[in-house]
Amino acid sequence: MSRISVIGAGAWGTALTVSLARRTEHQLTLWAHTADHAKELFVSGENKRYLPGFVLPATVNVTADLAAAVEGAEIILFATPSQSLRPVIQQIAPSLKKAQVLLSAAKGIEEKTFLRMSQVLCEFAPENPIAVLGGPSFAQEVAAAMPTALTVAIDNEPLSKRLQDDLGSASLRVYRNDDVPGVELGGALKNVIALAAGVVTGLELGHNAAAALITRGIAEITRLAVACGGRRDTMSGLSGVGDLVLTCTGNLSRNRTVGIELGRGRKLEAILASLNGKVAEGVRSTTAALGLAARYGVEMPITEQMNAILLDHTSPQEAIRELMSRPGRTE
Ligand SMILES: NC(=O)C1=CN([C@@H]2O[C@H](COP(=O)(O)OP(=O)(O)OC[C@H]3O[C@@H](n4cnc5c(N)ncnc54)[C@H](OP(=O)(O)O)[C@@H]3O)[C@@H](O)[C@H]2O)C=CC1
Ligand SMILES: O=C(CO)COP(=O)(O)O
Repeated sequence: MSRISVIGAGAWGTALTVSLARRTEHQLTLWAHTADHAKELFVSGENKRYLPGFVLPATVNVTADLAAAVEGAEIILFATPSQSLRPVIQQIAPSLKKAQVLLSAAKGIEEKTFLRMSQVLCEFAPENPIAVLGGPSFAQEVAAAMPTALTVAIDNEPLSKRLQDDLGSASLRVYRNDDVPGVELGGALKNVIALAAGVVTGLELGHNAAAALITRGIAEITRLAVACGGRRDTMSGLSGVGDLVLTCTGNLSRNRTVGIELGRGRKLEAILASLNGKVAEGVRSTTAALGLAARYGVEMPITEQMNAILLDHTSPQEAIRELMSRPGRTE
């Protein structure tokens, strides 16, 4: 049995809570960003805004009080959008106990600092164990108990085994890894490539183009992850190729959806407005990924073109022409 607090009641935090509740021995708390949302979750027993159609078990303690949510928790699972993690951990940090395990399930890179989420957590809680969760996992399918495999990464074997055991269930198989930067960057950077895969689909460029994009996408993700201390083999695992393929091809992906609409010629602002508060992490992680790439001297042509499209510096058609006319090179 573990006392687990999930911080963030978007689709992912809610799905993970529903999944964890299948292990009836856990004591679970779900923190929602606003009091209104916490009340709505409590009264209806369902997350109508972000994950409709699934029952949030009555045994889950729902709150909008951050201090109360983390008090006594053995594992604090962060499922807020990446750009919101800093104010949240900043608020929690003074009351943290050193033994509390911090587990980040967010997939993004912080704007301006170019930090990974585990690095943001470490800035405020340097003495706490910090783990990350990755792998191909649409919230709706996890909530529906459809078979899913995830990767938990932490450089501490006993804790890694504990997290593997605590998170797993009959429908959720959890693998262990000690490559924190690799797992994190796989999750964050695939969102950028998923935007680009959406653009290819929106432009109706065909299956060859999509396959080329995914393959060259993993090549550039791997270059940056390795430069940042990640391992090449992690990038061929669940949190690398696995999540990339899911997000570049799956209709449930918000990032891919945004890309499709950009490819069809819609403006970013209008597309984001129609997401109704749902996050497409790639939109804000693309520039950060490029900043990180510049810091390490890594070439990321797809990310570069995606950034130019997002900033409206180029059209989707022109970006594809740029990628196709790059100087010849070996694979
Ligand atoms: N959805 C998925 O399938 C998966 C998502 N992830 C990752 O999980 C993270 C969360 O995404 P997801 O659950 O999908 O989010 P959603 O798009 O479902 O919802 C966004 C959430 O962010 C909250 N929010 C908005 N502003 C703030 C803020 N300033 N502080 C704290 N919370 C805020 C919203 O709360 P409110 O409306 O009350 O303001 C809402 O709960 C992302 O990094 C995503 O990449 C990872 C794997 C799968
Ligand atoms: O990370 C995800 C699946 O693993 C969810 O992807 P989107 O954020 O693009 O919906």
